[in-house]
Amino acid sequence: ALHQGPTAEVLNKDYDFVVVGAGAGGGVMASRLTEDPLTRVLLIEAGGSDFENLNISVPGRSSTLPMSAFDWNFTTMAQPGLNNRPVGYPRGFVLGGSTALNQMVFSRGTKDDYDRWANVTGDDGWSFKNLLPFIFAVDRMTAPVDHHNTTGQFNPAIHKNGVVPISVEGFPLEINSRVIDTTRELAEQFPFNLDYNSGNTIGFGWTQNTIHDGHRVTSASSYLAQAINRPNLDVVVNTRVTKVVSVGREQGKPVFRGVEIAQSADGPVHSLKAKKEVILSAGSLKTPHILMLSGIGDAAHLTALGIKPVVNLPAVGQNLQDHVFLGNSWVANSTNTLDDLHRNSTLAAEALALWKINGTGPLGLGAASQFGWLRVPNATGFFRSLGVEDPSAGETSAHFEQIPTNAFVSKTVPLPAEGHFFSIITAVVSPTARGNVTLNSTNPFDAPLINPNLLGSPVDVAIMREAVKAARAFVTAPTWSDYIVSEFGVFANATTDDELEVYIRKNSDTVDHPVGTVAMGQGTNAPLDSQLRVKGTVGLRVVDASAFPFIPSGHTQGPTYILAERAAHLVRSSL
Ligand SMILES: Cc1cc2nc3c(=O)[nH]c(=O)nc-3n(C[C@H](O)[C@H](O)[C@H](O)COP(=O)(O)OP(=O)(O)OC[C@H]3O[C@@H](n4cnc5c(N)ncnc54)[C@H](O)[C@@H]3O)c2cc1C
Repeated sequence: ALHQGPTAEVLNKDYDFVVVGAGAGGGVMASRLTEDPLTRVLLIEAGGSDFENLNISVPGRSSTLPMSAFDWNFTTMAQPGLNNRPVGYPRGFVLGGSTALNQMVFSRGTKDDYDRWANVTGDDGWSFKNLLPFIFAVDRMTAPVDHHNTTGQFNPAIHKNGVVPISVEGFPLEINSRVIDTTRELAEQFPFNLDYNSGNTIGFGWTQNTIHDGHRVTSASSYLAQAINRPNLDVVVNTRVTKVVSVGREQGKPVFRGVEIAQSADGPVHSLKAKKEVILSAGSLKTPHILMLSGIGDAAHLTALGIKPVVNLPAVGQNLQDHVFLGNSWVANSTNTLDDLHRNSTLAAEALALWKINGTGPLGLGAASQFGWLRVPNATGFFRSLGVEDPSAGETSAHFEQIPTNAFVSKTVPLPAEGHFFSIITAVVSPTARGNVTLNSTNPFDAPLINPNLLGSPVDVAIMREAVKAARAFVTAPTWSDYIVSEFGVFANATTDDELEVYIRKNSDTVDHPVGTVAMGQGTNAPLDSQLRVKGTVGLRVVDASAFPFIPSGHTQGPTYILAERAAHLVRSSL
């Protein structure tokens, strides 16, 4: 049942598992663990339960969500790689977590991404081949809302009957055929890829989105919805876990089967226990925050803040990895772009009215209809010349991503008052920079210090430069000759490598994919073992994007769902 706060019923019940956070990881755990009617689960979510709010459900309104009541409203520290600019760092604060806030792109990650996880953890269960049952358990391909013929837009053979309905975009855009033409006209540089969810992302193809019948799909509307009425699941919202607490010792280790919860900094604090495990799924920023507040982290850092270290795990909060975002725009010879939808309230109201009838029209669209994933040419030599080994996981993993969009896109320059635009978002997806999350204070209601270290390495700037050059090459295909008018704004003046670096540092931002802050692996650099248990503790596991040892070269909600599917299997097998 759903509880709007910590009711007497919840405080007095016995639970086998307490799951902290109802995002991608927590939604899967609560749902899969309660499939066994004898397993009692409490899921605690800091945000509210309004996951069917119009701004969440309408894919085309996703830009209203960052810095809204559904967002934790974090800001990063000044980013040296971005000329010391801090950037907004949205994270979902509602049932569904960041799956309720994200841009809905669904990508699984590549064979090499997962095989690298298997390698660094020494656990073959994380290899792509062995994860396949869990990969297939996540998504289910459904018809796009306009029911167009999708032949040639994905490979039906590699999508099974998973929990999360996905679809290709259901509203045709003028640029779509030109993008596909480009894969023929410049096939060598921009090959067509029928289905980037095959384990090999390289090439251009049609995006698959967590959109069903024109509505956003979240972990709340998929995994949780199928479990919420089970008598063995309670979900408490508007309630934060402020720390995990040790309730005794086993095998010489502290047993973290307790949590403290509160609804405000000065409100009452309640304690709860799990009979079997506490599972942290609070996401890459809050999971390390909770651990450190609980005395689990770098002993010196904790002591400096007056927190008594219980388990010295110096890597908690370290290894933060993220993808870097840059919007590059051209003036388009068209009046049929999506720009006016963001300028003209009458058009927006008409589009909303259309969406409300049956989810169709431009507001049923996610971020992009097509995209591509590419490797830097001659990667080995390119990276050696920069003094590093190729940072990608292997040949199936890209160094950068390109997202063609038929509108103006920038996180630093506002939408111009007039004009029509074509953009290619370029993103560094195999970054070398590493950041961290540290404590700002001992108050659990204060945000931690967040440093994703975006473009914190010259290698990542070099990858972004290659991505921008490739974007320029993309529009030289003959199909664009009557469509592209000119490069827009400062982009047009960035031609030499030095000018490009200035342009990149001034305009880059985050793709909102922080991961890796409580990574699994071997040795002292990894706080989790390969079964996602916090080392040096009993009864405490982490199941969210914090656990990734390396960031996948695709978007991160798919890999979080996949990781959680295997985690649920590991937990159930251990009972
Ligand atoms: C703006 C944006 C766009 C994105 N675009 C995409 C995209 O297009 N495709 C893609 O694949 N990925 C995208 N992502 C990333 C993706 O959504 C995340 O990687 C994924 O949701 C991570 O899952 P998680 O379980 O680790 O954390 P989350 O989904 O963030 O869930 C964590 C949950 O824990 C709760 N919580 C935190 N602290 C506490 C506490 N102390 N007590 C109780 N509850 C707590 C939070 O409120 C939240 O509900 C985007 C993310 C954002 C923010």
